[in-house]
Formats: sequence, structure tokens, C-alpha cells
Amino acid sequence: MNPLDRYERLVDDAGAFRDACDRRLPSVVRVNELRATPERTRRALDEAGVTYEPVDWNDRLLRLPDGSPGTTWPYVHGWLHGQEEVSALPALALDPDPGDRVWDACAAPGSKTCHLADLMEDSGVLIGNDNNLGRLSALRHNAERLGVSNLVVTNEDARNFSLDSLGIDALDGAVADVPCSCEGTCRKNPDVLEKWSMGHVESLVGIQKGILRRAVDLTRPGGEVVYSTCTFAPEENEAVVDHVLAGTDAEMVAWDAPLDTSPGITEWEDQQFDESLAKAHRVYPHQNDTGGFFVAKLRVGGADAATEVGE
Ligand SMILES: C[S@@+](CC[C@H](N)C(=O)[O-])C[C@H]1O[C@@H](n2cnc3c(N)ncnc32)[C@H](O)[C@@H]1O
Repeated sequence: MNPLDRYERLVDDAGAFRDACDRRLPSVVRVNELRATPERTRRALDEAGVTYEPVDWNDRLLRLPDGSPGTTWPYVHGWLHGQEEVSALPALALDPDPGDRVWDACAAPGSKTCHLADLMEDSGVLIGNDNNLGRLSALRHNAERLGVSNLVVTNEDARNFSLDSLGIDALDGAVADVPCSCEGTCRKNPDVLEKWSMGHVESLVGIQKGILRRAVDLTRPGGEVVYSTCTFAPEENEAVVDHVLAGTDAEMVAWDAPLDTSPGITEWEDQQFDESLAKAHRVYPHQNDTGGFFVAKLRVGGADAATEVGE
């Protein structure tokens, strides 16, 4: 079975959705402002003869029609980081402040961690965690090349993560960019569709719920948690967030995504989800010529939450 068949009834234009899923994904880089401004970086690319096109919804992102930037000197010097356009959404959604204490629960190889560090102006404390030691070396390499110095790297199962050894009582924010069935990456890895099974989806759901729940539990009242996946499967998206909303005092937060998206769904097969799941964003490949993505932003509640966020 091709899992994309399941989503044709969710999208506005099933033909355009399927066509986009069959097309190759454009190569994209993010300008790392810890090293250089977007203007200076564009000038360096001009000097190096690298062709680029601006991404209309974010001037820190550039499309490279001729492919990978890996051998250009602005890349080697950490002015650029190759990452999918939609992969910029979690850090933009969390929008951390300089000085914040932020946890990236599933951080490797570090695209979102390094973007968070950029938005935090390399200050505060950023904890990049992943349970896969091999992938953590890529995170460390990326952080070093991009000049990130506010990062603590940890190698734990995010479901049992503790802040005790870090001397931090609670987080200001967290990103849970969880392991998923990766359907939305089919434009660069068509294999994901061939290997897809409902059993695999079901095996991920418990892990996803555990990681998001831990992120909520570690975050202070009024702090925010972003949950993201690169899959379309509602079982891994709305159903996971719905489960955590029901078991905690966290609430969905409306967030204006800077590109075309569809709202999160509130029913799927025989399941109903909280109406507030409509505040989540689904990104389908044909909407912006990107990969597929899901992002939900939650605010942690509790007695102090309203005053903490100045409401
Ligand atoms: C979608 S990838 C993260 C990509 C990363 N956020 C980035 O932008 O570069 C999911 C990651 O979760 C990690 N992972 C899987 N199960 C985990 C767990 N229980 N605790 C922590 N990390 C986990 C995987 O090793 C993988 O690196």
C-alpha cells in the first residue's frame, strides 16, 4: 500500500499533492547569523559563483538550484547550513529569547538545535539531546562549524530525561522533533513509502507520546513546547498531541506560520481530537514546493502560567 493514498481526502488538490511528492526536493540552505548576515552571505555566494534563489517566506533561507553547498567556502566556514525549508519551522514556532533555557529532545544531527542557538544569539542554555550516540557526533560537528557555544550535548532517552545534573529547575521552552515514519521526506527518500507499514507507525506512537509528555513536564508554567514530525500520519501527529493535552495542563497555542499550511485535523477514521488541534499546522509538499511537515505549539499551564506570559 502507498501511504499517500490515505491523505488524498485531507488535501485540497490530490493530483497536485501526488505530483509534488514525486518531484525532487530543492536543495536549501539556512544562513547562520552567528557567523554572517544574510546580505554578506549572499555576496559571498555571488563571489563564489554559486547560484541561489531567495525563499519567499524567509530571507534566511536560500534555494540552490545546482544542488549541495557542501564544497563552497561560505558553507565550510559555517555561514550556511543545509537544511530543508520546513525544518526551519520548529525553531521559528518556539521563537526562543536570548538567555532562555531550551531543550531539544531529539536533536541529532542538529539542524533545529543550531537554528535555536542562532535565534537565542548563542546565549542562555541550549540542551541538545539524542539517544543515538553516532548521530550526536554529527550534531557536535555541525555545532562547532556553525559557532554554537551555548550548547550542552546529552545522550539520554528523552522519555526519562532529567534536568538535575544541569542545575536547571525548569525549561523556558522545548522542541520535540520526534522520530517518525518520515512520509514527508519522500521527495528525497522515496524508500520511506516502500518500507512503510502501519505496524511501524504504531511502534513509534508510544515513543512520541513519551517524549512530548516529558517535554511538557520539564517546562515551566507559561513556557512553550513545539512538537514536530516530518510525516502526514495523524496517528503520529494530532493523536499524539491530543493524548498529551488530555493528560497534562498544556494547551494548544495559535501560531501564524509564515508559509501556506493546512490546519491540524480534529477527526481521523474513528478518532476525534480536541478542537484546538486545528491550531496545529500541516504542510503538504504542493503548498510551497517543500517536504511534508507537521508542527504544533503548546503552552504549559498551571497556576503561574497566566502571569508568566503576561496575560
Ligand atoms: C527527526 S530526527 C531529529 C532531527 C533533528 N531534530 C534535526 O533537526 O537535525 C529524530 C531523532 O530522534 C532520536 N531519537 C529516537 N528515539 C529517541 C528517544 N527515545 N530519545 C531521544 N532521542 C530519540 C533519533 O536518534 C533521531 O536522531
